[in-house]
Amino acid sequence: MPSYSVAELYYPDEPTEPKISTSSYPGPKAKQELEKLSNVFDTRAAYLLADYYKSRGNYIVDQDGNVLLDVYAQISSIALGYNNPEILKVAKSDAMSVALANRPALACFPSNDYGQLLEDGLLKAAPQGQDKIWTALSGSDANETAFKACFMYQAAKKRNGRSFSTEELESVMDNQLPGTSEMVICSFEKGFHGRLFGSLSTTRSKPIHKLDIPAFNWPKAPFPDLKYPLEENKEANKAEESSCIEKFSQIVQEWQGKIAAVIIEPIQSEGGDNHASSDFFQKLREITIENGILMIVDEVQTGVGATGKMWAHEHWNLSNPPDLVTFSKKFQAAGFYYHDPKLQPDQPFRQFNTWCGDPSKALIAKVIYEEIVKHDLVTRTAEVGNYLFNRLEKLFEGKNYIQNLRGKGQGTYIAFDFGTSSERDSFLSRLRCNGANVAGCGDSAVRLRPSLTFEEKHADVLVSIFDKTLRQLYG
Ligand SMILES: O=C(O)CCC(=O)C(=O)O
Ligand SMILES: NCCCC(=O)O
Repeated sequence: MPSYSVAELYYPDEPTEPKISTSSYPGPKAKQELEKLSNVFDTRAAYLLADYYKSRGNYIVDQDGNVLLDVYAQISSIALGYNNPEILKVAKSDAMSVALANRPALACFPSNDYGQLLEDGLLKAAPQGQDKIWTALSGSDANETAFKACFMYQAAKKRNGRSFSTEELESVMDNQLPGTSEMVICSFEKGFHGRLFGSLSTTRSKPIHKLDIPAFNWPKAPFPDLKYPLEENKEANKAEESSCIEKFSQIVQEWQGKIAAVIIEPIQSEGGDNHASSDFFQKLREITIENGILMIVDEVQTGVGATGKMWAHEHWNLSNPPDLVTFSKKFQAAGFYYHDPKLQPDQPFRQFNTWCGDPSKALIAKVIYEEIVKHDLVTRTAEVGNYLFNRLEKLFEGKNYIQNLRGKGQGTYIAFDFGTSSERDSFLSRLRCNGANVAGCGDSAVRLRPSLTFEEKHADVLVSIFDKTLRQLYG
């Protein structure tokens, strides 16, 4: 690993510690502005009011001039820190001006440099075994376009070369079979795959996301509920994973060839940072292959380095790569990777919308990837993650109100639980008062999602804020 500090190289003026100068949080100016904004925009989920001009590297600055160490990074979406000089450089380039001023309808009028842009950027970053890409607009859109690719693939396989029948062409206009499909996507309990209609049907993390929205009657398989520490619970966890695999096999039998694809996150993120072993994923992959079910790995949150691999599923050593891998967040661009040409529908305009991606985002993704490679940021994240995990393990020793520290060997993708959601939420809001922006997931988990420029010195600051906050709350 290079010995220099990437954070110092990018951000010579990055703050060295948080600074909270308001007596309550959010401070008075932020509160006032949020109130104004709330007249026209729903601000009820707002934790702070940011000043993105002043934010630098791993530190986010707010409206009152408070400076917080940001370990949430826009819901895990800032790869290289705030105001990264290399991203700013491309942001000010001619290529970016042209991309922004002339946003193309990519499928109909791709630019003469889109192919090269993909080759040099997003495709260079492709997971092992994938060499094709479809670009989309968001994580939900990435997953939904992946679903459509799977449904069309399975239908084409059944048609076996025949063209659409009159009955199919007519029935589909009434949303009826056989023109529509009775095939389904199987997802996993506590999984999160987005909030659009199709993706929301596969999201199973919290009722609040789903209430009042029509949904497909698609199957849900159990995801392992592992016990920690892993070393002390090997047998129980093995039994838990076997039972989940057994139940998944039963679901496959019950649905009798109707499952077009499964979608699964390498680490269930929104749903609580729930992990499973490589063995579990390998077995799942075998069952999908045996049953002609496509496997979509949702790397929207886990992808792009945070787990100490470029793609989290590369920890599993699968002998057959997933059929599709979806991405978004840290790449700013969204879409899915694949390798089987049959996942491209048999006719144009079937997988389509006006934009089909965005060259401006592909330009940013290319820079992000180049910087990751140039500074070996994935290896660095693996090592910083180990350092942070060890420090947290020591800090939490004897503190029974914190459980299930997890994410060892998974870069900075670390999480732990409190006994209740209200204890967790008190911890998070007190952390902000103490200068760290950290978030929860699942019922009562705290998840860490720093950028890839988070280093040992940032980990030290975070651990000392955790220490201070826990003392304030628990004595
Ligand atoms: O909180 C997360 O992990 C996912 C964020 C997101 O995409 C959502 O809540 O819609
Ligand atoms: N899953 C939506 C984001 C939740 C949060 O930041 O609290």
